Amino acid sequence: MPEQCDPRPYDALLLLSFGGPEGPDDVVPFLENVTRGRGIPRERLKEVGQHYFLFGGVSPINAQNRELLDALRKDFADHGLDAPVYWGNRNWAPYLTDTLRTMVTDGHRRIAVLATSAYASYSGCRQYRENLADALTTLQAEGLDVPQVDKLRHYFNHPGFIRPMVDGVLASLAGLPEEARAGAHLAFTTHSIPTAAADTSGTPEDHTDDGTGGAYVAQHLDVARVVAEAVRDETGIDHPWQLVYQSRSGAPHIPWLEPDICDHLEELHGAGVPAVVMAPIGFVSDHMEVKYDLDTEATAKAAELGLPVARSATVGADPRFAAAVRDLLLERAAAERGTTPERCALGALGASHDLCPLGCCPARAARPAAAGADWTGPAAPTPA
Ligand SMILES: CC1=C(CCC(=O)O)c2cc3nc(cc4[nH]c(cc5[nH]c(cc1n2)c(C)c5CCC(=O)O)c(CCC(=O)O)c4C)C(CCC(=O)O)=C3C
Ligand SMILES: [Fe+2]
Repeated sequence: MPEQCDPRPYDALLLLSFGGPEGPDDVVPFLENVTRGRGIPRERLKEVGQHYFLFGGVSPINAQNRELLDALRKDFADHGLDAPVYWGNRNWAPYLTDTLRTMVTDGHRRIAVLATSAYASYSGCRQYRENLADALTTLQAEGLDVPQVDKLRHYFNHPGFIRPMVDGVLASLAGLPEEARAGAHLAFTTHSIPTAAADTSGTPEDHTDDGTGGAYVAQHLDVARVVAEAVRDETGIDHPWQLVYQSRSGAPHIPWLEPDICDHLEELHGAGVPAVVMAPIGFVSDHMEVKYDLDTEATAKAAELGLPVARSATVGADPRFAAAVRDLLLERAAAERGTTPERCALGALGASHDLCPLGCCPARAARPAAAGADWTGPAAPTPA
């Protein structure tokens, strides 16, 4: 087997995602799963439930993950990479614990995990690690031989994640009215999170204490800049850009990252900007946060203002993203075998760490989290 296609020590890949409802009856129990113990106001939950009901109670996220699974399996098969790909979710079927149980009974002992979340933050990283810890603990209690699970590094700056987004922005620009195109602004969007969570995102060295947003904001700013520069190189036009936020939740008195995309559109319109491309760089697929918060709410806001907007595509099941996942798996496998792999990363930040160090993206209330330096539960990583 050629060196670049050797997945050892890994024997399988787990695609770990958020999950979403697949019909009207799923919506409320899904929202209960997502928000258990999180202090989300009832009003907000009712409102978000309506977003799902507007789409027949079906989140697009599961179909998108099935497509990504197909793309990964095809990419692995085409490249002679012998590692089966499984799929499990945090908040809806197929549930992570059930998938991991299947993986164990299928004989897998060393599992690489790809989360459908590209950036550092409690919500995008440690929360997934906490769910892995819970699942491993459950399987151990069932008397199963618990596998070692390793989470693949953050891929926000991997070219296979960035290049499809550059193409998406170029396509959106091309679709704007011609007279508005040259003056269009790029609004890069991501999920708002509490400023306190943003400031403590990433490793302790990344943390900030002044609301500037830690690794979460720094990583998004770096991606936004790389995408904007690539678009400029392609079009010859230096479109002004800004990182803005969407999908704010939580209680109103708790500060979250701002400005919101809708306020931003209003401000740009007031300043005479002729058009805006909304580029959801914070997300891996066109799931509900994209379909509702951008395609429905922000697009209606823009129509009300008379501001032409276009929303650019997320990576979804793009074959370049599937190839990036293969690259991340092989890179980590090589590192685990003790060699020094080449690590693809665009921008100024470099490749992210393999193993989350102590104090990375802390939770408000500490809970066990697997696949990191602080995991001491079943099948904890052997210290290097
Ligand atoms: C950073 C981040 C990502 C990106 C990283 C990643 O992808 O993981 C993300 C993704 C997603 N968020 C999603 C859905 C929801 N998120 C919620 C609530 C929250 N998200 C938060 C953050 C994030 N969320 C936070 C800080 C909360 C507050 C509650 C808490 O502290 O946990 C709520 C509760 C209702 C509400 O308040 O909005 C829902 C329904 C879906 C599925 C969409 C679909 O169904 O297609 C996806 C992919
Ligand atoms: Fe969310």
